[in-house]
Amino acid sequence: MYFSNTGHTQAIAERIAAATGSELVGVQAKVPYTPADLDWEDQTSRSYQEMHAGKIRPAIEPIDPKKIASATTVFLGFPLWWSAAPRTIDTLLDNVDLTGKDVHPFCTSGTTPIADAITKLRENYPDIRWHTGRRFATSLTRDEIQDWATED
Ligand SMILES: Cc1cc2nc3c(=O)[nH]c(=O)nc-3n(C[C@H](O)[C@H](O)[C@H](O)COP(=O)(O)O)c2cc1C
Repeated sequence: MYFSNTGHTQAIAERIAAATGSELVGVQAKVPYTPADLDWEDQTSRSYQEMHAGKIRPAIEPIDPKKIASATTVFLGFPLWWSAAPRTIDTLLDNVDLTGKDVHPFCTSGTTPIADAITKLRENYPDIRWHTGRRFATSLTRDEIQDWATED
């Protein structure tokens, strides 16, 4: 499962799905993010406002619960926004029950590592069996994916 606006995380998610034989499920915001929404230098932009306010949960398109119910392992991908998972991921985790499932978080980012984002996800969603996450470069190979997907 992945959230992606400019295609980086989607490209990695597609490779993870192919390497692990997983179904690909995209998380779509009900109101898509425009380039202006994604301007991190503009403190009035939608992304800035969402990430710097309190408990904001942007609406997402519904996800068929049947797609998730039978899964025991979920690879959950997102871009880092201000070192964190975007709020759409919180909306997803509030609406789709991943309790007891093995969830492998992954991200893409300019430079920031994933650690702080995972710390927050673990704090906010303690019933999920979080595995070691990973930040991926877009040059990722199939062997690297398979090593990560099976290592813990
Ligand atoms: C609003 C916003 C905030 C971002 N914040 C960070 C950040 O804190 N650290 C970082 O390394 N990259 C940051 N980036 C870069 C994205 O994480 C990076 O471009 C990512 O690969 C985008 O993924 P996508 O193409 O799947 O949407 C930010 C990008 C946006 C749009």
